[in-house]
Amino acid sequence: MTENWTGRTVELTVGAVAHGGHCVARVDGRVVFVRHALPGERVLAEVTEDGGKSFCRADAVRVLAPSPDRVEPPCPVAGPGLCGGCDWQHASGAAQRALKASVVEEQLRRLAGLEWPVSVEELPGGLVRWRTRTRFVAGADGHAGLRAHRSHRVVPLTDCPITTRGAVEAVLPLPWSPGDEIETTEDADGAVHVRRLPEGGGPGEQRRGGVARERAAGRDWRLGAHGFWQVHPEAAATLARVVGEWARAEPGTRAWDLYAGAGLFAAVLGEQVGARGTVLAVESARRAVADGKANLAALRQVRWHCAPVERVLRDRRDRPGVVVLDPPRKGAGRAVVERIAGAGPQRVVYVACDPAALARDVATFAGLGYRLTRLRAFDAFPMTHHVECVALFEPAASGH
Ligand SMILES: C[S@@+](CC[C@H](N)C(=O)[O-])C[C@H]1O[C@@H](n2cnc3c(N)ncnc32)[C@H](O)[C@@H]1O
Repeated sequence: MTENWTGRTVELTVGAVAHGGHCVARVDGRVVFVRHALPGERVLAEVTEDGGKSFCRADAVRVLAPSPDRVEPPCPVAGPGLCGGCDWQHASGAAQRALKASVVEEQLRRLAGLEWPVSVEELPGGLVRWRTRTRFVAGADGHAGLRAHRSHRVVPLTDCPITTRGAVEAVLPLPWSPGDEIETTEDADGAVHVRRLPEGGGPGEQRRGGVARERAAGRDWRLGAHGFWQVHPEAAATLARVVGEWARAEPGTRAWDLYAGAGLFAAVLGEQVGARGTVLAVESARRAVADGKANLAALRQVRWHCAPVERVLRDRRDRPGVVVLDPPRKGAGRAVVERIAGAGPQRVVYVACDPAALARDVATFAGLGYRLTRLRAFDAFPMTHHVECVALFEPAASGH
């Protein structure tokens, strides 16, 4: 039996960053995933979880030899045992992007066997006050707060520097009930929408919900304030631009937009295929489909299917020229990738918020004759380890 290390303080040298944002270190033959540290640093770390022989988790509690990339975190509740949301705010912006790039590269190498140099591009707007959609939670005393890392404990909110000021100000003074989940959205017009979800889910209560207005892909959108939309104000327009450039759906052809949300990419594809083409937009959330139908009513070539992608693709025999997909964090998975490759598109544009899921799907596409031909990565989530990628796949035989 190995000794349980929980609560023990160890001195270690921090190694490379891993998927999930932790840095990897080795102590006495055991792997330790360290938070609040940067590669190359010498730190004292407190073990927060002993996962048995295979690994431990630890928080750096004292930095003995800091990295030149280390900066003072702007958040009043950053640090071990506190809010777990912004795990990289102790790194400069350039260092955060370099760390994200190395994670994407490592996942592609490990899971898809690809050596692919990645650079992560900055979006306009800086490192703070960018987040337009945030979920807070009320503590036992009724104050709004944020959840501590891997815990139900609530860290009381004094500020959340990544969230828009309007959303923080809307949440701070309200008297909440303990356990309330509070969702905020600040839209492109600066209107702040707040929704309270009773503990344990339920239908929720609109405090000041309603319609959010956004602008992307050359149009104005009216959306349910708490449905899916990119949380960085520049992300939707940036992703729509890259998707459009790479999709290049030809007039009069057929395209698929899978995991379509309210139809951000269906709008782009609809413009490209024109009135004589067809875009199949597949989305399982009813509210998103209703928003999509309303926003894209003038694009009659966009046909909506409100159902899981897996189910819709099982019965399809059509052959789209272009497929765009933007799955949730777990990726598309083998069955969906097989259906897409089996439909024989000339181009597949894949928008991904998880590099490991993307890399697994890259490997599946490769086995089915579709190779990765382009990849861009964006820092759509500054201060956190998250990164948004757009990948282009083309048939291996297409000679690129
Ligand atoms: C990352 S969002 C992308 C939305 C949209 N492309 C956009 O950029 O606004 C993923 C979407 O997939 C939907 N979704 C999740 N699982 C699904 C499934 N199995 N079938 C269809 N849609 C699904 C979610 O409701 C969500 O709207």
